[in-house]
Amino acid sequence: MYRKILMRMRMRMMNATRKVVVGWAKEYKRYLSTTTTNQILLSPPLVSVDLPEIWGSTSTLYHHHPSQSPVSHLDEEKILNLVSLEKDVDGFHPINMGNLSMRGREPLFVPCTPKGCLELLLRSGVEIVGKKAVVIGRSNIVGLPIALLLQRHHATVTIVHACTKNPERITCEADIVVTAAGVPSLIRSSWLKPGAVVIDVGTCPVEDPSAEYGYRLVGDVCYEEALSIASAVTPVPGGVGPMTIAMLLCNTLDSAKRLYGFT
Ligand SMILES: NC(=O)C1=CN([C@@H]2O[C@H](COP(=O)(O)OP(=O)(O)OC[C@H]3O[C@@H](n4cnc5c(N)ncnc54)[C@H](OP(=O)(O)O)[C@@H]3O)[C@@H](O)[C@H]2O)C=CC1
Ligand SMILES: Nc1nc(=O)c2c([nH]1)NC[C@@H]1CN(c3ccc(C(=O)N[C@@H](CCC(=O)O)C(=O)O)cc3)C=[N+]21
Repeated sequence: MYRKILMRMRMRMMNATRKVVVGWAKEYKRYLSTTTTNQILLSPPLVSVDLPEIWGSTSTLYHHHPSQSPVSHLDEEKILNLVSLEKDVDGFHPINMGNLSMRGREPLFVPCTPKGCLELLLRSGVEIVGKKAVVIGRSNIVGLPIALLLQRHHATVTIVHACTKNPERITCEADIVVTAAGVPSLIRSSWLKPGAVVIDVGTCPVEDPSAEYGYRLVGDVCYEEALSIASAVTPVPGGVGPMTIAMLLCNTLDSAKRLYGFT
């Protein structure tokens, strides 16, 4: 019986993870190349389209509607509004974001990278309640939802962004630092309080002729420096990135379970 249910789930998940790729951002190819979903679920087909209108004709087929951000040449707001709320596995739909930000409301999906960061903190036994958290970056897909999530877990949250005066002084008071600025080596040891927990979301390609593809990925944090002062630091690569992919799978599974009544 259990095997039968698993088989049915798997068949449905194969449909569920078909992706409509709108545009071809360089980063997305990278994201897809690291998406284990495809390997686990027998390489579901990809459809590359340039017009959001396609959504109308395919929306009943797909149970997973990620729209790679940024959608450089298209109207991102229009696209996000077209994503069905129940299939918004990225959690970027304004209603899901709105529910994430409101007290007493529950979003259907929490954005994958922020959810992965929180999972890292919770599973590592990091106390969040009453702690000072600083989030560096305020983008819709990373900084803002991470700040909202940390606040939901009762941290006292400060958001630092490109216009913040003296960000170092603010960050060095934090028990938890989550950085998503996309600026290599922004966070030096002087930015950190001794014992702080540091989650590095930044993923920046820097030229490196000795690397296989001519570049390597680095985070926002000077890793070696941070290690000498922080109590925990996530590496790049091998930290938040793989957690994002795991959370995408998790949201997709939740979406399919909810749609087919497997609760
Ligand atoms: N590992 C993963 O799963 C993921 C990694 N990423 C990586 O995270 C990073 C951020 O991504 P994303 O949020 O999409 O990027 P955005 O460019 O949309 O946002 C960057 C944010 O950082 C702020 N910022 C930029 N420079 C500074 C600075 N010097 N000091 C303080 N704040 C600064 C910006 O401020 P302002 O708003 O004022 O401009 C902005 O809010 C990138 O490296 C990206 O590749 C992103 C998604 C997932
Ligand atoms: N709608 C939408 N959803 C996203 O989740 C989304 C997006 N748009 N736009 C771009 C960013 C970027 N992003 C990454 C996910 C995984 C890795 C990842 O797994 N990185 C590996 C590195 C892999 C390698 O070496 O190439 C690591 O950090 O270990 C990186 C980046 C998701 N994003």
